[in-house]
Amino acid sequence: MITGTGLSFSYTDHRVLKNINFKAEKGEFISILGANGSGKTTFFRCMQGLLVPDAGKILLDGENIKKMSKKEIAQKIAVVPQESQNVFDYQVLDIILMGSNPWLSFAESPGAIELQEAEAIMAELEILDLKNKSFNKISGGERQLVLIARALMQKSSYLFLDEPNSHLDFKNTHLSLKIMRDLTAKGKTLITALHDPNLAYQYSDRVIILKAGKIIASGQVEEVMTAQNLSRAYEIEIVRENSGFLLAFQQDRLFKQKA
Ligand SMILES: Nc1ncnc2c1ncn2[C@@H]1O[C@H](COP(=O)(O)OP(=O)(O)OP(=O)(O)O)[C@@H](O)[C@H]1O
Repeated sequence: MITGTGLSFSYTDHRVLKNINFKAEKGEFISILGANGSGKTTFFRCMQGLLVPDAGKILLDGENIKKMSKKEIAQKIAVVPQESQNVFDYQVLDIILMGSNPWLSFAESPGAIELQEAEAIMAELEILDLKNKSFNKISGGERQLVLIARALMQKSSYLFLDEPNSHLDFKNTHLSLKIMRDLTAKGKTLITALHDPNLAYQYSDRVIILKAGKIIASGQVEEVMTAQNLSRAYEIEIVRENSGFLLAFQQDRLFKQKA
């Protein structure tokens, strides 16, 4: 279990997270929703031990994250960041193999077993053809799939994915979220920031809605994902149709087209 209790965080004088309480149990799929700038990435960085909150405590499997080494954290938490460009021109395969680093001793390199695992993950994500390409010379969506592959390679119990589908097409969005969903059945805990409420609705067990650094709703998908909560979070009228959530003006347009 990973918990954050009473978390607050400020960038200099800008208070971004305000008294956040969070808990994720083994095998849960939790989505964090919120408007741009509401604090999702900052919250993720705190939970991964990359930013130190001004107040509050984070426990990772009962241990205070502040007292854990980077390697210990990386054995438990894998991250798919929002954006990634590498200064060095690594091959895709090398990037994916980096996921095994937390499990290797100093100066040890990934071997045949890791190579086999990396290839199996690439096959599952249908990116085997990218294996020998330069990470900096593939598309944004392909890069995102490679980072998902690296996170899977890390074999951690917790996966934090910050808008993992922001560059992905329709098929790859669902392919990767289905793989994530299947991982929860194997006991992994998934925490994603998503911009599409309909994806959160479809794939998550629980949803947390952030607004200006505060949790305004948290709980099971059905109870939290209401048109009212989403309208409040995004400050625009959202309606629920049979097919999912829509902006109210979209509903007008669809209606006119049908008439
Ligand atoms: N390094 C930084 N220094 C100062 N302020 C920052 C920094 N990073 C983010 N912020 C500010 O903190 C607030 C929260 O940003 P954050 O990236 O956590 O939001 P978010 O919900 O992930 O947004 P988005 O959906 O646009 O990715 C924003 O007002 C942002 O401008």
